[in-house]
Amino acid sequence: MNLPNALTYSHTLLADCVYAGATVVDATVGNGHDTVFLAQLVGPTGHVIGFDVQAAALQRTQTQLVLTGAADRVDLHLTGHEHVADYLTPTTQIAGAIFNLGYLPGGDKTRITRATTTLTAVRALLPHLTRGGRLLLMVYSGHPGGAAEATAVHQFCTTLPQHDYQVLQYGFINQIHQPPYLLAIERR
Ligand SMILES: C[S@@+](CC[C@H](N)C(=O)[O-])C[C@H]1O[C@@H](n2cnc3c(N)ncnc32)[C@H](O)[C@@H]1O
Repeated sequence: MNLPNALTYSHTLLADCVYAGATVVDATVGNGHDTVFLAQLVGPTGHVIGFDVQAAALQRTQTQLVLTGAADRVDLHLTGHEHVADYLTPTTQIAGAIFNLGYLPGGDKTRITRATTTLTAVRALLPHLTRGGRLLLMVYSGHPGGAAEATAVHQFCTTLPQHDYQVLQYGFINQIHQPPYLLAIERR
């Protein structure tokens, strides 16, 4: 069997830590692939909180959620993930969160995620992770603006205290294009 690519591996890592009834965050809903996957993991008693700045993305995702019978446990917000703290209470426990950085495939390539807002959201979410909970970042560096964001996110992750978090980097390193790679932050 071939090694899984970073996106496939992100779902494996989420499936390991997200349990039925959990609360999770999809910070970049896009076309909804991660949202639908998370909604299936948390089941009918769980809660998925999703963010995107593009209404068309949320509409497409809502359609997928209805088709898969999982819309009841998902709240989609048309706002930036940098506002995630407004949607959590001090006691909210999050088992998993995913950021799929970059631009919406098939959409407006100028509506990209950016280091400042991405890191605002990551900082807001980390204290809410359960022990063993994971915050995953799919990092793309090949598009304009991508390298700067990748550098900032990587730098931030290297400064996280080892006592509280462990951080994994996963991705192929011998491909001719710049494939996305995964940064996985786990609360200890
Ligand atoms: C790579 S796509 C996400 C793909 C998605 N996970 C999927 O399964 O299709 C990145 C998304 O981030 C969104 N985005 C950009 N800036 C954002 C922000 N500040 N907050 C939330 N979403 C943002 C874009 O609109 C785009 O839909």
